[in-house]
Amino acid sequence: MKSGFGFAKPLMEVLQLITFLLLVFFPLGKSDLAAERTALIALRLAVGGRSLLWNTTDQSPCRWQGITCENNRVTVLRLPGNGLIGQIPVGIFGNLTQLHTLSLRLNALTGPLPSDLAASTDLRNLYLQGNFFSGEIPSSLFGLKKLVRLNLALNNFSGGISPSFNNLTRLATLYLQSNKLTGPIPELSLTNLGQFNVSFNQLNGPIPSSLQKFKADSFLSTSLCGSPLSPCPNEAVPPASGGSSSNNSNSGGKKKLSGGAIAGIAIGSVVAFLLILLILFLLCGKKSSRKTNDIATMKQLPSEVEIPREKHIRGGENGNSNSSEYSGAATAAVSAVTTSKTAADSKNKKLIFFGNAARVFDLEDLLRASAEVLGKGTFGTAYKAILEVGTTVAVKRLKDVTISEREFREKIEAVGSMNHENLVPLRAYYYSRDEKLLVYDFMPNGSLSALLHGNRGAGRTPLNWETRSGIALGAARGIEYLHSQGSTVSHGNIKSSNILLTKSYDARVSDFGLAQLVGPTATPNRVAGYRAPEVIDARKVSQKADVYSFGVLLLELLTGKPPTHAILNEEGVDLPRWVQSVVRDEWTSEVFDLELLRYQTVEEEMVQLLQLAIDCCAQYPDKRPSMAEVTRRIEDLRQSSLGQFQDSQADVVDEDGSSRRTNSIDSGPAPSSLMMD
Ligand SMILES: Nc1ncnc2c1ncn2[C@@H]1O[C@H](COP(=O)(O)OP(=O)(O)OP(=O)(O)O)[C@@H](O)[C@H]1O
Repeated sequence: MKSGFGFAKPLMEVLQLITFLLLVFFPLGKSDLAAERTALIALRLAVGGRSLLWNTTDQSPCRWQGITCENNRVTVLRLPGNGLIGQIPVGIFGNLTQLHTLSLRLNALTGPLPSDLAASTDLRNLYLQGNFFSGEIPSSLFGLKKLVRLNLALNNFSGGISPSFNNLTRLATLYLQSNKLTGPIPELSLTNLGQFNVSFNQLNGPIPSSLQKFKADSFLSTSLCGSPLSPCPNEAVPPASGGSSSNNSNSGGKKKLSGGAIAGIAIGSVVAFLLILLILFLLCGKKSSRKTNDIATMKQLPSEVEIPREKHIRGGENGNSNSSEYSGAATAAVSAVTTSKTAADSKNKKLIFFGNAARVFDLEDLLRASAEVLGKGTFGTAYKAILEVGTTVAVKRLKDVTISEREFREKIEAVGSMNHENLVPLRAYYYSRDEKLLVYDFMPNGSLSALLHGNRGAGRTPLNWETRSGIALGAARGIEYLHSQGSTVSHGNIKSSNILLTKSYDARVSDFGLAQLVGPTATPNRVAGYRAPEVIDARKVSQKADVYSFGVLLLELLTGKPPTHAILNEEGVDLPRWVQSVVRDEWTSEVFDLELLRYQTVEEEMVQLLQLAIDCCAQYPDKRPSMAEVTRRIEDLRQSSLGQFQDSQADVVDEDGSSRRTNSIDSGPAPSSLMMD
């Protein structure tokens, strides 16, 4: 046993001695697998692990948790978040020579990496992030020529980044963020490198040209300079007086501004300010003249949706304290869409309510309500309207309704009769020649799309597994209900912006039944990423096409990525194809949204949901499950994750000192997969 690894504690020495004896005596004359078994037992002895419950009476380690074998050799060892503590002694990995995937991430492993890791020359995926490994990144690592994914983030590695990384010619992922690395980054000419991060280190100097293709996120909180960060001092405008030697790239750039440049900026700012004043002045003049027109129009047209611009100016004259939240632009838009009607058209027309919906307002109330544009969709524009009685509703103003009044009423009655807790209830509608309004319950937490993809920055509450799987289940139940209304009934436009959320984040499916009301110009499923491959005419959809779209939505929930996006520089790869390629390449764990990282204990369920999503996205419709089966599978996996979720919540609360693990892993692989790895 080498003595150079600084074991301080006597306990460690005892464990090492046992390890040594095991390794020396047991493997003699045994098969390779037996030697590997002994090495694994030595690993468990050395670094323990509260959840490493291997049944060692079973002679084949291939059946132990976290281990996969091929041709009777251990090829995958995955023990993420298993509570492994301490230093891995030399003598273990020297026996695991066939490993191609090693994941020990999110444990409490300390000390340097064991030098005999170099013996695992088949290693392709090495995930060690979220431990306390220290010392320099060992040179033995650079002999692992087959490495594709290397994640050493969130450790205590120190020293410089070696140019020997260039030996790892297949490297596609290199994550070194949140360590104690110092010095400059060498030029790395790794042609396959698509994921790279060195943020939160003490690195300085210019960013090598080969790495300038990565975004600034890859170099956060360092003293590096040059593209994509601010220019290095010697790249800046020649200084008017004395150069700066600051290695803070931001301040370096500023100090070098010449007097002329400063004068130019000052003059430019004054001119811009005057221009803005002029524009504001002109706009105000225009606005007040338009306001007069609006009031006149409204007097003539009592059924118009009132424009609350005046309320801004006069401070909520109808007593609606919320009116100030509405922007002039939004209200102007309301005005614009409602001034085309005639009084005669809307007179004597009423809001038609469905079922037992409380009739606490009528058309007049609705048209008087403060309104805010929520967004424009395929079928028209949606508004949030706050009625004087205090009720808030969502109003959809349909465009392109080409069918006859009778047909419209028949179809909308069918939509209104749909009644399920996971559908956004249609409360009422209004039909006139020029105006068709649908009144829905307002969903205060907006759409799943906004929740997943909007504002990912600071201050966002991470979306946990419980919430995501709950949304998946709610949405599945809503769609299953629609499908249960008849074999020809489908939604036709399942996507994350049509899954709306209640105050308690329960999912409600919206926009069902609208495709039959509008003309061909309003083609649903505009977002191609959700459209099943067999759907050529977006208006001719089927239940199995809904299942496909729902599969994409599940992938969106699991990956946090929008359905079509640029991945690894391949523009426009859609989500199912990307996930499938990741799975094929044996790095399944990387598909999961980083926010799900903290829920280690539900890894199994996450993989099950991923499998379900992949099944839903099968190319051939008859290979896809029915929505009833989809619902059942989500119910089952949520059932099994319920207890584990409570445990993991406790972990997160207790984490305190190690909270960096749950919050700041930039984009390293998420929980490992039991399915494909
Ligand atoms: N009942 C509602 N409560 C809260 N927000 C809503 C409601 N209905 C729609 N919205 C929001 O209004 C916006 C526009 O919705 P709309 O359904 O008109 O279009 P879309 O869903 O974006 O696209 P598409 O029409 O293709 O489905 C969306 O951001 C949606 O989240």
